[in-house]
Amino acid sequence: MLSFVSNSRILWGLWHVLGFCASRTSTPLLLIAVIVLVGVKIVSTLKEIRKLPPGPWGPPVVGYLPFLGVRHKAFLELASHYGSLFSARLGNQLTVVLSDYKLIREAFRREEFTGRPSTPLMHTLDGLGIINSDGRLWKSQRRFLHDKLRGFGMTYLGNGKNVMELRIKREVYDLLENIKRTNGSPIDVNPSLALAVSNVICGITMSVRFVHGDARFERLNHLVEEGMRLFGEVHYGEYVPLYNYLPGKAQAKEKVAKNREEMFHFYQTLIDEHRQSLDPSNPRDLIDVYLAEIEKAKDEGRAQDLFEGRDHELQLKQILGDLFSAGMETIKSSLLWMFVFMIRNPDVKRKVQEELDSVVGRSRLPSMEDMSRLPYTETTILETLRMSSIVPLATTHSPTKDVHLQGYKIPAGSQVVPLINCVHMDPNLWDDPKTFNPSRFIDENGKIRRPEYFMPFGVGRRMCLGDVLARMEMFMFFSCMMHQYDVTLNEGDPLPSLEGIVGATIAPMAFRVKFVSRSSPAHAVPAPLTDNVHLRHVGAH
Ligand code: HEM
Repeated sequence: MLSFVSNSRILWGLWHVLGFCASRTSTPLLLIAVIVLVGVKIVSTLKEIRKLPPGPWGPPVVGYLPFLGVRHKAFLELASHYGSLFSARLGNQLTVVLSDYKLIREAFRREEFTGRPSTPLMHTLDGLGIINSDGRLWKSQRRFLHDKLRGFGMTYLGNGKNVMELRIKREVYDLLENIKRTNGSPIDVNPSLALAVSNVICGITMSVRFVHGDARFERLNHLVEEGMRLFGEVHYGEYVPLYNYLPGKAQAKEKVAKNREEMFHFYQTLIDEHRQSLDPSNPRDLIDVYLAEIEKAKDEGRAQDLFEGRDHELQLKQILGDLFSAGMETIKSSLLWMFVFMIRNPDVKRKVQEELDSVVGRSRLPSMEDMSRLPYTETTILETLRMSSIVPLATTHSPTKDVHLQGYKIPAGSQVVPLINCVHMDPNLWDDPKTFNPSRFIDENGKIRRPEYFMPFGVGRRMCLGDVLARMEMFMFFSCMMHQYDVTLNEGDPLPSLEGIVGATIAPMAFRVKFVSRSSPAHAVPAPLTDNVHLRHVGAH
């Protein structure tokens, strides 16, 4: 069988013959040579295509891109047609979609699948940070962050988890206070959740805590949201680079870069402030940890090697941006979905509240220690993650070299995505998957079971770095809100839709609900915590 390389050699040889003939013979011979050349090229291309997973065809240049629509839904449909491993050319990128959970696990535990694709947006981000980096930088940063974030309490073990619980509790109590002020009138809870959840991640990373109506918080949020919208606008350019030259697209790309600059300016101010009061032996947050690491590398004469020779502060700023965007939107969307499902499934809501009342009682709020004794509450969160699959395609992986899966070739540089929404709604894996049923996660002994085909945080080497924090936050926010309030629909309003909005995550469409107090005045929400967690209020001045 001819390889691609040997085919190229034949083409090269033919080209020379062609030149020779053209100079000596007549036009028909030239024509024959051209036809042979084209024929060889077509055969070699078809041979290469036959090695790829099956999939739909599309016209040259754009491929299947114009027929795609909403990606995770379109992929679901294509998977039902082409099977659990298919490929589609989208513009100049080959996309490979995996929808069998065993296959996803098999692929993503392999080192070769830890790469990121090379696209125009990736170039804007310059391969920095944690989400978009790969190779040695990613490996060292992942290890570093894993270790340091555990130190800040992103762990179920030891004293660390108490520090994290305290941090989360502070935001939960503040949120409950904010909701109390609504006096049970219908609200869009999205902005209050955004503030509370942002404060958790910004506290860990930068010791920053925003207050309500904070202009800098609103600006930061605006930049993230606009970034997502603009990303949607220039998305086609990721596949068809010429698209970026259409009217308006170049400006949108420029705006993405400008917004990033503005966010980086915000982070730079905080980094400069931190540097002035840095005590390397007593880091207050992630900025301190990074600054201490940079200082240490300088002292040891290995500053040039640190972060694989990349600009130290740029890397730190991208890390702050990555953790803010990964740690905020995901938790907020998941909590919003929980309320959507509670409104749509009042029986489940009642059971959660009964469990909370019988295990926690009415005289105090739930805490992390209660988690293991609240299986129904916990599995309601799991069932929400299953049904909403808020990150249905995870983050795009890209093989660092040609690999083979199920006998098919997955070329280096192609885009590989797991179809998590397909796994989570597979009727061969889940009984009646469209029904919201938390009990499916409870075994016959009343213990929680997480089947290996439940993968909201992805799997393998690039699995979510914040899953422990996410589970703590979701449990604390959800259990405390359900304990204190009955979430109900305003009379006459339609049920919140199950149709999600596709952005950074799949978020529910905006909805308004009432949070009606369940507590008697004697069991009012405790006053906000005074704790020893170092935090600085931003924007209130
Ligand atoms: C309900 C909440 C969350 C969900 C459902 C979620 C889901 C995911 C998924 C599916 C991935 C991609 C995995 C892959 O590509 O194979 C991911 C990556 C990531 N997540 Fe989360 N996540 C959540 C919360 C968080 C939080 C709170 C943080 C912040 C600490 C975080 C930080 C990250 C990071 C840094 C990555 C990239 C890891 C890497 O590239 O090596 N996530 N997450």
